[in-house]
Amino acid sequence: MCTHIKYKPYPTVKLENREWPNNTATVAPRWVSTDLRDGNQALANPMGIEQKISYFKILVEFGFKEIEIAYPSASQTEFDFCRRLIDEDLIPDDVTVGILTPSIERHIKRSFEALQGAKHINMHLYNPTASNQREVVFNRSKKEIIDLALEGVVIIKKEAEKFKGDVVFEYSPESFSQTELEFALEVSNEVIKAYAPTYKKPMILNLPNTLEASSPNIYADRIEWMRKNINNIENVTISVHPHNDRGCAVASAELAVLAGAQRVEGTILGNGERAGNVDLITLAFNYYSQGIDPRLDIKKVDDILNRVTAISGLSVQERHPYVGSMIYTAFSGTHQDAIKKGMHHYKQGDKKTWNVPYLPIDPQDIGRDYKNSIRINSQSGKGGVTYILKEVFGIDVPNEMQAKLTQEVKTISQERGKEISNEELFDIYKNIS
Ligand SMILES: CC(=O)SCCNC(=O)CCNC(=O)[C@H](O)C(C)(C)COP(=O)(O)OP(=O)(O)OC[C@H]1O[C@@H](n2cnc3c(N)ncnc32)[C@H](O)[C@@H]1OP(=O)(O)O
Ligand SMILES: CC(C)C(=O)C(=O)O
Repeated sequence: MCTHIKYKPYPTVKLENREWPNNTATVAPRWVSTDLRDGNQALANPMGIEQKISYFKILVEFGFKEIEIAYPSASQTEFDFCRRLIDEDLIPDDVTVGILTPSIERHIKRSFEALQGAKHINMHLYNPTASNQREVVFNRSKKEIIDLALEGVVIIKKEAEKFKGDVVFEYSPESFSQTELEFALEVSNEVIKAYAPTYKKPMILNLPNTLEASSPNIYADRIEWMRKNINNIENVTISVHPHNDRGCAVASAELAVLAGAQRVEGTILGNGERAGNVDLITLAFNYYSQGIDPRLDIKKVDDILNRVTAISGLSVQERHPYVGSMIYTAFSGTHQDAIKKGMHHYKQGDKKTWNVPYLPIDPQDIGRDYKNSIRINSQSGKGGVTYILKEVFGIDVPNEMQAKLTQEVKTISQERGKEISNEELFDIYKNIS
């Protein structure tokens, strides 16, 4: 049964003088949390107002400066939540709150109403542009799809003039990932022409990987191609909104940044529709582990995640990069031996550069200790066994005893089919010494 033949390969991009593979990241992009919109719309039981307020406070504490708070025209809860944040003065002056709106007049007006009184807002207009959306969902021609976007721009410009606070305009050709590049460019350039961004009034062009269907290198090609072809680029910030349908959202985001994206929209732990949005925790740590300021208070990450998961009901998978409970733990002997030697070397040195094998970052950076970096079972060797006895109990196991002790530990663990706790290890050592 050849069911794969109903799928078509993703088109590649003819990109002359491709630049992004030669670029290197030196700063982290601007982060935008869409937890309260994308993340919320993916929960079976969307958050209520009190939960959203707590979540918003956590995002602020973690260091987000741009937070998409709602789709306020979609429900009374979303609208009332916006009002609570503003009426109760819960938005710090250096935080911009954003909303998402379709290109429908009543929705745009309602969205402005939801944000009246806020100091800095981001009005995010979207309309789908891919052929399956144009032809099947909207039944409109390309010209009519452009007109739909432009109708939204005109209304937003008018409403923005009356608005008391700062308004940043963001446009997403939604389903950009399935849109022919030439058409995505045409829509985007029409929107840019209509909004006419300037140095003082810049705009954001967000190019979402709405349904991730290509490998990250192709997404990067598409971003670089758009960056090189859009008009008035000096006054347009390129943003990306990667989804994770192929499990590559983090890679897509990083390569898109190399290709010129300055801003990344995503969620904590990648919550979002289907396989989720890009996980901003992993992304931030990826920059951090390259010596780049992650622009989020990552020292607090465990506390932040405890509070976030209590609200969303999601959990942190134990192998989640950087923050899972098993990330700084090795069971296998040769890894343990290398960690033991690497830790010794690190402690003896100036401690300025982290270079311990198998540990992606120093666990202490996020408040974890070294005790769990080695755990003992039948896969462990003498390096791990002697490390625990030394670190936890201060015991230097004599060389001549190490092989026998390790063999005993392996046998017991094998027979029980279980890990050996530190206390059990101590008892085994006592029994044979
Ligand atoms: C990729 C993303 O995450 S985009 C964000 C998606 N988020 C949401 O949809 C959450 C909030 N949405 C809602 O509460 C509702 O869908 C509403 C209030 C926006 C609209 O509700 P309804 O009027 O009941 O329509 P419905 O939900 O079926 O949406 C489809 C209609 O919206 C239109 N539409 C969809 N997107 C847009 C858009 N960006 N601009 C203009 N019209 C749009 C469709 O063409 C369709 O119109 P039709 O009824 O004339 O065929
Ligand atoms: C509205 C856009 C940015 C979106 O959420 C998506 O394309 O996934």
